Amino acid sequence: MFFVFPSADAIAQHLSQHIIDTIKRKPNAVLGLATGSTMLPVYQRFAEQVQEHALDLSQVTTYNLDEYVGLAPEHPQSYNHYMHEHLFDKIKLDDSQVYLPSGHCADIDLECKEYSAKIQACGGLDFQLLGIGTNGHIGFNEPYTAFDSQTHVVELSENTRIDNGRFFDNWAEVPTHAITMGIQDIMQAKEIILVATGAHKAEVMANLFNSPIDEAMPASILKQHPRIKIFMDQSAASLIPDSALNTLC
Ligand SMILES: N[C@@H]1[C@@H](O)[C@H](O)[C@@H](COP(=O)(O)O)O[C@@H]1O
Repeated sequence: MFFVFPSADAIAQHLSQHIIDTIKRKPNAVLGLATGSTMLPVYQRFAEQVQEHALDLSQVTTYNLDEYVGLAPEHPQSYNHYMHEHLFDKIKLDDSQVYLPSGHCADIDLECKEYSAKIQACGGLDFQLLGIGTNGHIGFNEPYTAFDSQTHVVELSENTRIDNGRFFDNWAEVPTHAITMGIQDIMQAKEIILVATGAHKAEVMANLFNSPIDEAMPASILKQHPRIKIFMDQSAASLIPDSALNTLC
């Protein structure tokens, strides 16, 4: 379940190839996508490979995990903006193929209900890409989120606001709430890969490794998934015993 790679670039290379193989096997694949700085090298490599191989993405659909509440899609720190800048525009995915939950709509409760329903209506996620917060959150499912949750609005923890605040000009601008796929939505994906890179993720990865399945550590539920892989670079894996680490390259 736990895999260590020589570098973040090696993870990006492997993961990008894995996503390409998934699409070649199933051209109408439904992909669950994540944001955060961890994903930047992954999306960069994937976009390069799509271009190199002229991969046909016309039947692919994507669903993002989460979005800040209160930020318009064109706000430079919205996840909608991030996805267009770092992936969708580069690989020319049409707006009709990509879904993000909206944190900027008239009826957010309805948006929550419809987002989970839409994922199920299209047959569920074939693959879900995940990062992890330093408190163990996945998507924006903060500690003590119910494991059977579907898309919902969350109040962000102070820890998460501090972690993500680096992208905003000042503290007052850091959103207090977000809309996120629930843990049940994530767990229903047919395959999941979680990625963690950098020394600042070493502690949470050791906590995840040692944690029982417990809502205090949201990512711990992934240990129950039949097809979960956790990819780390050497820094993120540094507090996990070598004997528990597998390699793929
Ligand atoms: N909601 C996102 C998560 O989906 C992401 O996994 C996490 C880690 O981000 P980073 O990759 O920048 O460490 O950040 C945000 O909180």
